[in-house]
Amino acid sequence: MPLPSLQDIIAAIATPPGKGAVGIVRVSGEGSIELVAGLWKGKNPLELKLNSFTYGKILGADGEVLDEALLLVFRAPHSYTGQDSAELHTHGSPAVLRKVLQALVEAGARPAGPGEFTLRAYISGRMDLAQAEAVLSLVESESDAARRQALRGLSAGLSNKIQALSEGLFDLLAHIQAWLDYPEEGVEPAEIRGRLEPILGEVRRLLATAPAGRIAQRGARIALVGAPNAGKSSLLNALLGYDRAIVTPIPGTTRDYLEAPLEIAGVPVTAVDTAGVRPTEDPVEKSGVERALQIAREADLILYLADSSQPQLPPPALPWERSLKVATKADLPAVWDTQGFLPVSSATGAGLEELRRAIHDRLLRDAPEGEVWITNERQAEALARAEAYLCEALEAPEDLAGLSIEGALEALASILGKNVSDEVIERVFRNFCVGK
Ligand SMILES: Nc1nc2c(c(=O)[nH]1)N(C=O)[C@@H](CNc1ccc(C(=O)N[C@@H](CCC(=O)O)C(=O)O)cc1)CN2
Ligand SMILES: Nc1nc2c(ncn2[C@@H]2O[C@H](COP(=O)(O)OP(=O)(O)OP(=O)(O)O)[C@@H](O)[C@H]2O)c(=O)[nH]1
Ligand SMILES: [Mg+2]
Repeated sequence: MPLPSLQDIIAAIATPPGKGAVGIVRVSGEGSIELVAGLWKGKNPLELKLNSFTYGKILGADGEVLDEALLLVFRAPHSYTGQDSAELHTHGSPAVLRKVLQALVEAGARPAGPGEFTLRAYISGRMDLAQAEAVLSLVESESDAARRQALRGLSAGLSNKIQALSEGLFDLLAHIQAWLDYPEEGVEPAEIRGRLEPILGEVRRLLATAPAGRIAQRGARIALVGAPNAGKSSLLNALLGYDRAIVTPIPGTTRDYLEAPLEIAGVPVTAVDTAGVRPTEDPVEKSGVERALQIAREADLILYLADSSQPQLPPPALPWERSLKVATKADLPAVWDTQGFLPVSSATGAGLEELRRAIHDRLLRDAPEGEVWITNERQAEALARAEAYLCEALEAPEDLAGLSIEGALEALASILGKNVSDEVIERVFRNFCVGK
């Protein structure tokens, strides 16, 4: 399917469904201001000072007043889409918004598709594809970490980085070409490797931020695992700040798993409290234990809890590289060496802040705070492709390295939306909401 036409005037409700203090209907396209002028009673929109609000009334086709509203007018190219655009700020009632959209459509606008305003901004060259994706990430950001990264992407943080890497590769290509054409004058072949390696290193560092980017955007699953009575449910409650899970002194209290959403140091997290792991013949408890181990295997991070006030049985087999070890009940005297464990007391709250920090640092381990991260699957795939090409270039004989470098350049360019198929573009914008 071809991308939608830029010629039509598109219209959409830009505010979320439901009631609100104010609702916004936006229109964009050549002739959109004239179209709105036909429905506007007040100062002539065509004579308005740019980017200023005016108060007036919106009229339906038969002259009926639909609402009192504010009108905001943008002139091409100084608008979000780069085209003539207008916004009607109405009372935030679904009935008003529907009626205003209907009046605009009756006057000649077409209902916009998902993300079509941002698509226009992309096509008109006001932003590249990575920035458009950052708009989507920003709208969807539910945590502070995600918000910060999306904003960085929107202001071309990632785009500039990709651009810099590409320039390094273009430069290298030119040198290789010079060497092929004038072997006595061009760079030494040995220099190619020396120049490729740092670029490959940069690509790898950026690629390594992808898991953190995904976690900042989508959140992480953290499993609380340990022997019965280790204090898993108590720790869940302490992290939440309210009593979500049942706590008793009887080992085996939690029989099934229990999920609770929370935010840890700016990262959205689903914490999963599980049944205590121990050898058992009880069929109900056995299922609970199996489930606990399954949840641990699938989690982004495991908190392995061990009661520091009680002698411990050997721990179960867990993916320790994805685990943090926690020594619970730190308010009681320890009866074993808790070195390598984070001491925490759910009873007093001691160690909780350190635990939150440790969870945050572990989840975002490969993503330095002040830098850009990869925040979606499409970007990660393209970067992985660039990495593979660069490895290939390092292995190839000098006269063939250029081909692999070109492959890497193409992969990098696709992150910015250069030379990508309409299908790729469509897939990106399909995830947007209507009105964005
Ligand atoms: N009401 C409203 N709020 C909004 C938006 C919007 O479109 N409407 N935005 C988006 O959905 C975001 C703001 N982004 C925007 C980006 C550029 C322009 C714009 O008109 N730029 C022109 C003029 C700039 C200027 O006057 O300095 C330009 O860049 O040329 C508008 C909004 C968030 N809040
Ligand atoms: N002194 C002290 N007691 C604690 C602490 N945390 C938990 N306990 C006690 O330890 C017992 C077990 O706590 P739970 O949180 O139910 O332990 P659990 O790991 O969820 O146990 P199961 O659900 O049976 O696997 C309860 O009596 C808690 O009050 C702590 O930090 N200090
Ligand atoms: Mg429990």
